[in-house]
Amino acid sequence: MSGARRGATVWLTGLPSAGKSTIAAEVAGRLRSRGRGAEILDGDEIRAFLSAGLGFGREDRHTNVQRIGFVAELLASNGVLVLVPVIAPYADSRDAVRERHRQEGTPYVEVHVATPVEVCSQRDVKGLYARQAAGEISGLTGVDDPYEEPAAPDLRIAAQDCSAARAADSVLALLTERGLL
Ligand SMILES: Nc1ncnc2c1ncn2[C@@H]1O[C@H](COP(=O)(O)OS(=O)(=O)O)[C@@H](OP(=O)(O)O)[C@H]1O
Ligand SMILES: Nc1ncnc2c1ncn2[C@@H]1O[C@H](COP(=O)(O)OP(=O)(O)O)[C@@H](O)[C@H]1O
Repeated sequence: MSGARRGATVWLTGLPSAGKSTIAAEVAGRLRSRGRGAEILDGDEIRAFLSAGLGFGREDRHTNVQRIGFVAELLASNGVLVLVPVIAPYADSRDAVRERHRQEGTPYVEVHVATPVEVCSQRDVKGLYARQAAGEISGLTGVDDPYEEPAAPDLRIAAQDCSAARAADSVLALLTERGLL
């Protein structure tokens, strides 16, 4: 093990029910069991506190993502490995977060959890796809609201074809390769 540990932000972007939170929890659990702390900035928790009152329109989603990016960079620049399972549907929002990290010299890794919408809507962990189909909600990412797929993520996981454990393996392998663990 080397001296001072480098922090990093690992942003897991993807559709609702893609597997972002599950993979983040799996990665964090493995890191903790190795004695390497990790923090998860959970989207729902952030929306209950830091981003309370924000909705799901383009501007509010952008604001939400910038706030999370700000906190993640702050933690990562102080040695924390930060996992961010947040949809972040707009490329320019994600690019702004990456740029903030670049300016500060803080490592940033973008992981696209690329589960197709057909699989996500079958999983429907929170019942949102069913509610959208029933006309109870609108503006659901990937259905009747945009999701701009990352053109060049650091890692793309086809999370419909593998277990969460295998998906976590690929994240950990990338972090090791980048010298972040
Ligand atoms: N209209 C609509 N579109 C997308 N998601 C919705 C919506 N309404 C509520 N939710 C739930 O809120 C979670 C998304 O919050 P995020 O902060 O990750 O989204 S964003 O980055 O600001 O777009 C998201 O969590 P995950 O399912 O874990 O991705 C949803 O459960
Ligand atoms: N390879 C995989 N990676 C992550 N989750 C998976 C995978 N395969 C199946 N799942 C399941 O898919 C669901 C994903 O839910 P969740 O992680 O809450 O999604 P999100 O945070 O993207 O909304 C969970 O029930 C999880 O067990």
